Amino acid sequence: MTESRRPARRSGRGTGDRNPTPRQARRPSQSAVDPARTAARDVLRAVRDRDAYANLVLPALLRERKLDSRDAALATELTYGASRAQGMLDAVIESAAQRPVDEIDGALLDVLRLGTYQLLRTRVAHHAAVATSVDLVRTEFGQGRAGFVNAVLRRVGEQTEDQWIERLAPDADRDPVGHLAFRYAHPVWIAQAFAHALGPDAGELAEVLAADDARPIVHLVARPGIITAEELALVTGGEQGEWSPYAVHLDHGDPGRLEPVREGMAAVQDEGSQLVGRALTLAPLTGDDGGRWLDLCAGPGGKAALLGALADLDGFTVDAVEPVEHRADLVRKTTRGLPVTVHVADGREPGLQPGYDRILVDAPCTGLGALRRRPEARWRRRPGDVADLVRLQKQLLASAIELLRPGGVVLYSTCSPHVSETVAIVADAVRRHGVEELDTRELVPGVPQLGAGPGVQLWPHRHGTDAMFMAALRKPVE
Ligand SMILES: C[S@@+](CC[C@H](N)C(=O)[O-])C[C@H]1O[C@@H](n2cnc3c(N)ncnc32)[C@H](O)[C@@H]1O
Repeated sequence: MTESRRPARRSGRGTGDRNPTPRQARRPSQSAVDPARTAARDVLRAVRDRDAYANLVLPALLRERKLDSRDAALATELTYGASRAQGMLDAVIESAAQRPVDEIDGALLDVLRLGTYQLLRTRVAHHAAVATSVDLVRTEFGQGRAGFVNAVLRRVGEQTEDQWIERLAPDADRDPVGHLAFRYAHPVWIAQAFAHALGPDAGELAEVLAADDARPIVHLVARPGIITAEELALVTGGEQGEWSPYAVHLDHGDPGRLEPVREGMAAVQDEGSQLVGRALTLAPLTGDDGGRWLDLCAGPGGKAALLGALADLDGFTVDAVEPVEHRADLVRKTTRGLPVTVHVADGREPGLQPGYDRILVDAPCTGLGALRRRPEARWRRRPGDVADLVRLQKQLLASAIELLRPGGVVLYSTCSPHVSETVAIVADAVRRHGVEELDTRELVPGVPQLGAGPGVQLWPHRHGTDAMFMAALRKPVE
């Protein structure tokens, strides 16, 4: 943190500090305060207290409390917006409160983040943003703490987001990546990883961070052989995607309530993930396709279901490996009725008969390419996470190559553009295992701006997809 962002520490502990609060006063309440902000506050609290995932807690809570569609939309915007922008909001709160956020009681900090988000990034009237935040705190903690929140938010509201950025962000000339990271609310190490992955196109960093910071629209996949994207778009009122022949984009509503989704004819899946599944099926083999396909890291089963539907059209089969029991269960559910066999096993030693024609290694990764869909993830991930994942990724890819028949193809993919997890893993496999790297750009026909190849890196600002990476490797015929 720079000098300018670190406010002077106050001595003593006033209202709003980390003093333990009496137990009975700490229980979150469904107060008389408006239900949207109460719901948003409760989700932020679950994320902070229990390491919960906002995108799992919020929909369940909206259903349980039966919020009408207007309140649900506001709760969603506030929860996800405040979660994504957390680093920038905290810097503003620290400055306005004149104390580090880790000295502010967590329950108050949740409300301050929501209030600050409304003041800086929404059109909610300032008096409403402040008054509703103060109400949330007063009903739970009483007047004293409400007064602290009131004072901080009034100070926050005295300046616009741009003015706060001007005041608190690192200088754009001296530290351009740090400046953009602050402006678009990303940890600096993640912005650096994106700049590194963009390479000669690092000038696009502002665009990728901005796209990552925006509310993403829902992508649906139309199950091949069951419903076409055109039909799905008609039924749902969505629009067909530009790149995947199965994609439909929806910019409103709860996809879980759509009939085609409830009946398993369609599912929620980013268009980039659809392109990955399809690319595996388009890769040129040496020799005929014997119809034995494998998904080595299958949970929760989005790509296994797409592969299963495509395999079904040709009378082929898919084995799907997932070591985590409850995730293997999800794969069973998403692939019901398809020619997919689920194996609960470690992909490094799955105990399967070698000889597969096509294998997908959609490796466990940092997920830095899907941050727009996982609101709090960017603040949870640590640079140190990368090394352990890289080790696992290399082992899984080696195992897949072992399981391929000569002339078969493995598609390695990650929902991360971090070069340690992408091109470095592929280069290592080519060197160690003598596999041939194919021009993967040819496996995503019609998609522009794919760079110099041979691997494919998709980007939200270019393609409207998550930042998926994929590379196709063919095992030589002896
Ligand atoms: C990126 S996700 C795969 C997403 C999946 N392909 C889809 O489209 O739904 C990675 C998966 O790999 C699983 N995994 C973790 N360690 C593994 C291992 N040693 N062998 C196989 N899979 C593993 C994780 O549990 C997780 O479900």
